[in-house]
Amino acid sequence: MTYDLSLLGWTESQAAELPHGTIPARVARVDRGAAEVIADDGQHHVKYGARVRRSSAEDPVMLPCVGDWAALRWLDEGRYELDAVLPRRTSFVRGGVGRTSRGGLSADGQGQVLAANVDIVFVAEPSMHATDFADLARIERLVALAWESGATPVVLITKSDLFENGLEDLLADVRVAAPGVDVHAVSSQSGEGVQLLHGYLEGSRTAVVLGPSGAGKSTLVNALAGDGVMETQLVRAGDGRGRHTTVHRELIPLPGGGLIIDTPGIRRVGLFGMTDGVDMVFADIDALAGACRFADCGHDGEPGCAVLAAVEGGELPERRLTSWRKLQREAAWMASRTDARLRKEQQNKWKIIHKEMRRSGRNRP
Ligand SMILES: Nc1nc2c(ncn2[C@@H]2O[C@H](COP(=O)(O)OP(=O)(O)OP(=O)(O)O)[C@@H](O)[C@H]2O)c(=O)[nH]1
Ligand SMILES: [Zn+2]
Repeated sequence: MTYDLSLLGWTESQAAELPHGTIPARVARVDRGAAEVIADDGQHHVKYGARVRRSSAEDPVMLPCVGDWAALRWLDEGRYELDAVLPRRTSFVRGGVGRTSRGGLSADGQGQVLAANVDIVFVAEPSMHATDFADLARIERLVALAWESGATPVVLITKSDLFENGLEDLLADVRVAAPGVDVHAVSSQSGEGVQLLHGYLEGSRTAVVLGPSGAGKSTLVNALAGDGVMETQLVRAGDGRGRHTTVHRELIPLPGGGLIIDTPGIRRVGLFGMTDGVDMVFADIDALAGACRFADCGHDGEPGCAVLAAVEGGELPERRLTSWRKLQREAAWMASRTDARLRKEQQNKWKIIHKEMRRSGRNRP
């Protein structure tokens, strides 16, 4: 079976990044020490070569992840190995996750890439959730995360069929919460807005869908993916019938073109190094802050604060300032954790150096 790599998002401009003697393949799924990849000659299960093992032992961020473009090298023993990960255009990094584990960071505190080369982040927020309406603060947080990854966010107010009146008002509020971001109402049930999403994936772009449990993410992905015809889309030649593979892919080609990455990890992304993203989501507050009397104004009662003035004047919803404060605190907290880790690493390095100095001192004749 042969595949047309351009349908997986490959562009010839990336060819220059391939090490000599390797072929490109996209990572559809990873398992410990090995990956499922799709190359133009088919799907392969490949182990990591020495170069990848070495660099990822130093920094887990270098581990292959779903969405990566990899360079495959053919070995004499008759199989490919994953020789290198090509530079990523965008990446979702989590700080070793686990809001559950050790208060936000994993034991080693190092980052892990959850998905790479994502172009579009659909932020799904239900128009109605149980008895509640869309949660603007959650949208802000996920939009910040999307910007931080390098991808372009698009906000989807899902289950729009549940909303009878006032959907336009809700969308207007959401547009204020996500300045510069496209906002659409969609319903997998009625089909409203679903076709429109294909437009974002033109040119074989890659998307993820983020959002709370129950937002309708899986239903939407299914609506976009149709009924399993995607496999045939990639077939360029061969017998055309193809064999069905049982491997569950986390990189899903859509029949209308484009791809969706859907993994358990990407559904639980946390905040990690999010300061730039927060600034972009709160571009309005950032702009107002330029007029505050003090350059480091915390917009917390300082004299001459333009942000508080805008809240009082009704130009800036107070909720937005509260949301900004919360995300600032979280981002600062994450940053301080990262700093603490760096300090600890430095200390450990010095400990080793001192130990070696002592040892060499002792061995001196
Ligand atoms: N009314 C309505 N219900 C929907 C729509 N889309 C999904 N649902 C329902 O909402 C529920 C949750 O949908 P899922 O697609 O499983 O939500 P999810 O975001 O994938 O949830 P997790 O898998 O928990 O992350 C299901 O009962 C769906 O049938 C919609 O457009 N309109
Ligand atoms: Zn201020």
